[in-house]
Amino acid sequence: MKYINSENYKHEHGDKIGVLLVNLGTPEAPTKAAVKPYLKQFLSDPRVVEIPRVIWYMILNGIILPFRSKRSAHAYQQIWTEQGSPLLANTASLCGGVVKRMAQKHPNLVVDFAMRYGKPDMESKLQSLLDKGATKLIVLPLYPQYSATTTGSTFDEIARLFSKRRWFPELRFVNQYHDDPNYIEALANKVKAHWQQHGKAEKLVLSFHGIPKRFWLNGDPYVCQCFKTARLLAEKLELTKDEMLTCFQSRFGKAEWVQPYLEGTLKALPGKGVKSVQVFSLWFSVDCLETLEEIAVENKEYFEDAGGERFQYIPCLNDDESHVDMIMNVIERHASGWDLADGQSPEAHAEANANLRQSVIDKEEELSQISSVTSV
Ligand SMILES: C=CC1=C(C)c2cc3[nH]c(cc4nc(cc5[nH]c(cc1n2)c(C)c5CCC(=O)O)C(CCC(=O)O)=C4C)c(C)c3C=C
Ligand SMILES: [Fe+2]
Ligand SMILES: [Fe+2]
Repeated sequence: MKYINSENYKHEHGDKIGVLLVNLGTPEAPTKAAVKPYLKQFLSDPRVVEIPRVIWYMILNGIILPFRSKRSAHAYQQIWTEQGSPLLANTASLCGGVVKRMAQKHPNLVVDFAMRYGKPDMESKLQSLLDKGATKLIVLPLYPQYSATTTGSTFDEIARLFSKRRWFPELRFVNQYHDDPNYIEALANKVKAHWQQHGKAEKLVLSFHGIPKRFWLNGDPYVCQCFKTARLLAEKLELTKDEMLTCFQSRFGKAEWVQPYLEGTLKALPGKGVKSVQVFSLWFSVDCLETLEEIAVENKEYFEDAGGERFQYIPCLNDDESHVDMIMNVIERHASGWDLADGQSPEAHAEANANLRQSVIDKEEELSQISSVTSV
């Protein structure tokens, strides 16, 4: 069979709005055996690595996976929690906040989350939203800045999943929210709350996940959107140019990535007389390996080893109320023109249709009686 059919298909269907929050994904355990398939799926994505497939698969399987899986597993062990991977636990908690608030405000919306790589996967969560009666779908990748490597890849997967189905829901896809005033406000609140507790450092270092420089030069808007987010935040916080820096982290492989690198910057700052920094990881919705281990452990060490005296990490927005508010607002905006308040369950819809059918039958009988009377 070519297409996935709708099982127990009924013409009467619900008209719920499904919302799928999509995040990157993470391994199921902090072990080499669990990290390897995760890295394999992630790094096999042609949106993430653009090297010709045959050459890349030889490098990936022969060199990267055996070595990187071990190294990454060790890094994951440093940050693993009782709830599992921080990325998964924090995403679940953020989604829980949205679900709770949506249930009170817009009962016609059904919200869930999925991961682009690993579990819970997008296919099963899409099916689950359809089973709940969603005929419209908002996909919200949890990346404020668009990149082909992240947002683009999420779209590819949605398109692949839809291409397998006979009937797919009406789609709205959130491309980015890097300059959304509510996002900037939430970021500013986070920094201000940190300052209230700890005071200011000499520099606020805004850190973004990097991408290969070639992707930027080939038209990926990610870097421009990062700089715009940084500028809007600096304006909101009334920071001067001397008080902040924008850097890119998490370089992977030998090619040049977008600069300045966070690592090099933190190693150089103490030599230039800067002894205290606050590093804010504003590129991602929730804390994960790349913030909790790479910034808060690894990069802290680089700074202190180079003579830095005070290193503070400002966490991601995670499940902060202002983050939930912001996500709710993005969803409401993208649901514009759709019925947010008054959707029917599949059962109510079926009953309404049955009533309608009965009234049509009644009408037909009435008409046939009239016509038999008039024809007499
Ligand atoms: C070529 C490789 C990579 C590109 C391009 C890339 C872009 C990119 N990644 C994120 C967000 C995250 N990446 C995370 C982990 C991670 N990223 C890469 C490689 C590339 N990322 C690897 C190999 C890994 C795995 C960990 C490691 O071995 O270092 C994570 C954290 C996942 C977790 O489980 O916590 C996030 C989040 C963005 C936003 C991005 C482009 C803009
Ligand atoms: Fe990393
Ligand atoms: Fe990454």
